[in-house]
Amino acid sequence: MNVKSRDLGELEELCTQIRERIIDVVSRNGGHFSSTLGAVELTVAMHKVFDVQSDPFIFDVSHQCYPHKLLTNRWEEFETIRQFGGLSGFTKPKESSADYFVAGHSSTSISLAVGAAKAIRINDEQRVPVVMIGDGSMTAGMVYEALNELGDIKLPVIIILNDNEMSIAKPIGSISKYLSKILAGKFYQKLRDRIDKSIIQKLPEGANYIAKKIEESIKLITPGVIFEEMGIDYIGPIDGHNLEEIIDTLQIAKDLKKPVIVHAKTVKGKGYAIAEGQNEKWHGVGPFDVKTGEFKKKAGAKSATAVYADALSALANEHDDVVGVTAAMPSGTGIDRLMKEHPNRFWDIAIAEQHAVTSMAAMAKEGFKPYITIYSTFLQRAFDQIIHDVCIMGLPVVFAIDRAGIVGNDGETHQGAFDISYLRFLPNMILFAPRDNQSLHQAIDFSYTLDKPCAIRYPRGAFKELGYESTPFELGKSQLLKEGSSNKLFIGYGAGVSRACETEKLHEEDIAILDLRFVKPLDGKMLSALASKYDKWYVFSDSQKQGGVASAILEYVNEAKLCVNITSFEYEDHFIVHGETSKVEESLELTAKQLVEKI
Ligand SMILES: Cc1ncc(C[n+]2csc(CCOP(=O)(O)OP(=O)(O)O)c2C)c(N)n1
Ligand SMILES: CC(=O)[C@@H](O)[C@H](O)COP(=O)(O)O
Ligand SMILES: [Mg+2]
Repeated sequence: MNVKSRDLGELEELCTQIRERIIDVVSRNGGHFSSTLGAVELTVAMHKVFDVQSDPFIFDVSHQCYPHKLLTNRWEEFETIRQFGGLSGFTKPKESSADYFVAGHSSTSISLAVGAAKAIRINDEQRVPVVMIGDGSMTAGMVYEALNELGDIKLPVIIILNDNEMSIAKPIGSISKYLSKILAGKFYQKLRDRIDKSIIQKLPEGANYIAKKIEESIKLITPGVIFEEMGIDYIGPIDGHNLEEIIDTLQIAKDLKKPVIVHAKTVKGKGYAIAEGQNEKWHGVGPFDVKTGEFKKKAGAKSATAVYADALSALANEHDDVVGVTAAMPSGTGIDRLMKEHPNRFWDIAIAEQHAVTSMAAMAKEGFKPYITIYSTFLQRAFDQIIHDVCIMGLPVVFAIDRAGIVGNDGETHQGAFDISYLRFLPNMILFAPRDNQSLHQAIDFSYTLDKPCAIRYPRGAFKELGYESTPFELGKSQLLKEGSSNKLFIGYGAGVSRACETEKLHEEDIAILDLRFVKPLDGKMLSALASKYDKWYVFSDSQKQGGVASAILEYVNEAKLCVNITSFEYEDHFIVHGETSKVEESLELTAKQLVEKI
């Protein structure tokens, strides 16, 4: 779509059409809704001022990239967004050359821009990286690592700070307070009004920049100080829904040929009144009725997240030393409930997984029992902190790993595939998993008794109830759910147990089923005993095959010199695409019916 040749009126009309398209499609497919609606004018202005064919367009997290997709030859295909086989909900270079990088995890954008800017300088090109980053994403450490270098090397990079005063939930911490509180000051507002009216209107060229220079004399009360002190020019705040103002400002910023932050104030959900403002439930949505705003999906079985929150709440009520954090996912992890019940012991610490782990390590050292509740995919970011600050110290921290396994429509950046592989080889770490709601409660109770680090994983959505009574957890002990008359043994781990049970039901033979429970330490005694009865073992777990559950069993079988044949039904060595979970699992040949055929 040619944005560059359109005039302001046409571009404003285009913004309306983009919003209509997003509202229509997301109301049917679901998706990241309010972030993307709030970024329409900013995105159109980016496309007007910069050249998407050559300038790296870098979207942080990229959940706000829908307008960009619509502007880059994906208007019709947008119909398929987040569906299996359709467009990704995030930027993806394999999908379009207009998408500079894969994104999904936050706060990587400025580092990407710094790298791109260095390459551009070495190659002596005129291209300019342009970043869009939200206020929530400005809370992660990576951003400041990147700004630190950028302010020093001063290469041209334009950073659009899309400030809607929201992360997924309420933004946490001093940075967000800093960005918004100072602006609210009456003196500042008055001064800005005066600058806007009396100066900007009279000075046609570079007006905003000149206004900004005047603002330097009142630097101490503008939110630009922090960036300016880091060596990065700051322009703003501007109205992130006023297309003319954004285009003018971006043009000025671009002409400066320096690193510049353009601070734009936007409204999350802009253009769909029901979602507008600080309204967390419209961040990521399922299908909804456009007229009423009512969500179409009726509440189903209780999610594992909700069961975890029940269990942790009971534990925290009983024990005063139980504390915990979420890293900017309070409702997604169920920690919002704990934050209400125990505001002095549970915190949202913003998008800061590394800080979450290290700060909780210190709390463990101080005698508390921390529960760090983070999605499998986001915990990847704190890998070194898990090793360096928790495992080497052998501290009794509990990692509650939500969204383990396939997460569905978010796709490859968000799949919870790797946690077993990246935690299993760490000395001191204990790994176990519940298979259903009852065992999740028991797992949480058991975790409290451990004096070492441990990690518990559970899936997105609800467990399937299996009809087997769960026995309390004991360190390194599995639970044999049934014996079988064939030579086969199904070994399940976590939600993999229900897949094993479903497969067994469909299979014509009577097959033994073991709930492994602990992938570390393994129940060697049980495995050795079962090897004498069953010699064909099948492993079911929603995890990466490399370094995963079957891999752990193989290591034991080899050491114990057991004579069994092992087949793993874990994920193969590739990244897993997006789409409805059942369709993705079918594509991986992991449905019970497909597994019976394979066996
Ligand atoms: C490392 C990491 N942690 C957590 C998340 C989950 N997450 C996705 S978007 C988001 C909020 C981002 O807020 P902001 O940047 O202000 O964007 P907005 O949605 O407000 O436009 C969070 C916490 C993530 N994507 N990456
Ligand atoms: C963009 C992002 O990282 C989050 O919004 C994520 O999509 C949330 O996932 P859940 O819907 O599983 O909470
Ligand atoms: Mg925000």
